[in-house]
Amino acid sequence: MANATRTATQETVIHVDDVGIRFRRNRRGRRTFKDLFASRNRRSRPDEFWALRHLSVEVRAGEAIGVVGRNGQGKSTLLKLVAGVILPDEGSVEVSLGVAPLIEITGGFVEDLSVRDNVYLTAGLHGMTRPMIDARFDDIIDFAEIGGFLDTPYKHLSSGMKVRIAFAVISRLEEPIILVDEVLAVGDKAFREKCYRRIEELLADGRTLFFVSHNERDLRRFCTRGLYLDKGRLVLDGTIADVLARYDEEYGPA
Ligand SMILES: Nc1ncnc2c1ncn2[C@@H]1O[C@H](COP(=O)(O)OP(=O)(O)OP(=O)(O)O)[C@@H](O)[C@H]1O
Repeated sequence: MANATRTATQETVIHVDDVGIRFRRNRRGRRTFKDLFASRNRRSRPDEFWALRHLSVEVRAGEAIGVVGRNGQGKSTLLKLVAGVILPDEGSVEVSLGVAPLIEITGGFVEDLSVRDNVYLTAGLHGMTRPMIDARFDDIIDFAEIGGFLDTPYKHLSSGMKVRIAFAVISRLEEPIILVDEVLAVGDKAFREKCYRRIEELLADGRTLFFVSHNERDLRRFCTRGLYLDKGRLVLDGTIADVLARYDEEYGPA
């Protein structure tokens, strides 16, 4: 309740306005020369589809939002739009504060660089100075528990190790908005619990969270608000309890 009172007075930090994003099913489905001269409607190719359409959401600072839906319904795509990794084909996305995204296992890390160089690169790209990173470096590595692999190329880490270091860095950034996709599921149980405690600390610190998960318990643990996506549409924007109830009703428990 205290959280709801707090967020009600906070400024809006993410505006998603009537957004649509279109993908191609077939990468090789190129346009033909004839298509270029076809009418505008004809130009919508048969192998294209809307991964998201007519989606509008406003998010206030400090909200913790769980994104729910079956596989392939646009959850990760929504996070990528907020992260600015992809741009919408229709509508607009405005994000007024910095974003720390953990939306792919690699966390945006560079495969051929060492773990150490990746930590400096990623934190640097998010505005941290070298002395700031130096001060947090040991903490980041301790959290990830991969001290023996500092000079190993990132590509040689196991999937779980990649997620450990990516989360350790992303969660140490000072960006006010945090995006966490299902990647944490790759980590082992003990590490996941450690990550979840860190997420709770970040929320207590007033950060804004977008959390994609298929785990109902995790969604209830962090999120107050839910977005239910189905067939690329926002079917319900409500409390996490209402969203999960609707999802359960339609497709069984998350
Ligand atoms: N870069 C891309 N090019 C083509 N199609 C894409 C691209 N990214 C996503 N898609 C498609 O868009 C749809 C939505 O994908 P998205 O990853 O957002 O789903 P999701 O709800 O996160 O699914 P999951 O629960 O399986 O992670 C899917 O049909 C997917 O195949």
